[in-house]
Amino acid sequence: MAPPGESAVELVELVKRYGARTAVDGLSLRAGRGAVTALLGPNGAGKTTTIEICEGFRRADAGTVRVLGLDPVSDARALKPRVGVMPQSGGVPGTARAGEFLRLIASFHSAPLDPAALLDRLGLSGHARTPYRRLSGGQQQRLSLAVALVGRPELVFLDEPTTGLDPQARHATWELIEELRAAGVAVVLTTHYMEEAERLADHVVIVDHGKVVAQGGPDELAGAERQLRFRARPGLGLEELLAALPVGSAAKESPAGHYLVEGDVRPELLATVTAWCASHGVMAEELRIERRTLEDVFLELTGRELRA
Ligand SMILES: Nc1ncnc2c1ncn2[C@@H]1O[C@H](COP(=O)(O)OP(=O)(O)OP(=O)(O)O)[C@@H](O)[C@H]1O
Repeated sequence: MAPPGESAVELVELVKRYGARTAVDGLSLRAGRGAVTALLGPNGAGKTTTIEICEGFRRADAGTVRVLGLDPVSDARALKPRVGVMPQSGGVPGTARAGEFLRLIASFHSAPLDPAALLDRLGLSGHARTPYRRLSGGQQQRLSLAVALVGRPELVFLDEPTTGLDPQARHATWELIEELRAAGVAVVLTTHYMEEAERLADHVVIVDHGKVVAQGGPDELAGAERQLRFRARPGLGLEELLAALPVGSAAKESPAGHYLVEGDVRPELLATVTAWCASHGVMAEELRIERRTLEDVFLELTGRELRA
């Protein structure tokens, strides 16, 4: 499904190689204004490379890139004041004091946000005089986010904005991102937190091996399928349970004592499972019917093996 809104970013058949390695392999996507687009993918899938091409930090080997209708390399000067960038790490000199640096970046923009208010919003007021390298990892992340936002950009690229943040800072970041969307800003972010994508994203793009393997709204990707889960003593005879269920159902125990039944989850199936449990003296605890999550879909599409 196409993402909502007018395009802020359009990539068509993007290719990027590092020597013999193809990091981005014919990737096409669109990110809308006033929408949050989340790029998901295993380590090394090509997300950062794609974002860095959009930011004009790298050149694509093939394909087309339009950012706010412009070319990120040849139109870099025109784009700079309109686009906010939060890199995966760094972006701020180690000796720069948080408050001074944010005021300096604000001074490059015609109608910036108030740097002091932004620092306060991100819980950094008490660290305004602290050099960047002395900030904790999470505080450095928050300052990078402030730097990306202080110029009131039309489009922001946030590479793993909440990695390593404590729950308070993560929630504060989510609220800021939601406000940006409401103000019509296009937000393109990467994340490894599926619940973050589920909560924030209007459009999710799952990337693997440099290609888009699925895209759509989070609910749309998760689909309408339901699954039934319960806990009980380990080692139940699942073949026997399966025989009682409609053809096409699946049942598995993973990990021990945690049961999952998939298939056409209707009232009849629920009744069959509970009747089977009753006839076997099994107390099905925490029995619940759930939709598949984005994490289920992600693992199905990209597999469970670790990435190099
Ligand atoms: N400067 C570089 N030189 C050579 N190879 C690179 C370079 N940058 C990235 N790569 C390789 O390109 C591939 C894609 O990397 P990229 O950083 O875009 O992935 P990613 O999806 O952002 O991963 P992660 O989730 O770990 O941040 C990886 O195999 C990586 O090793």
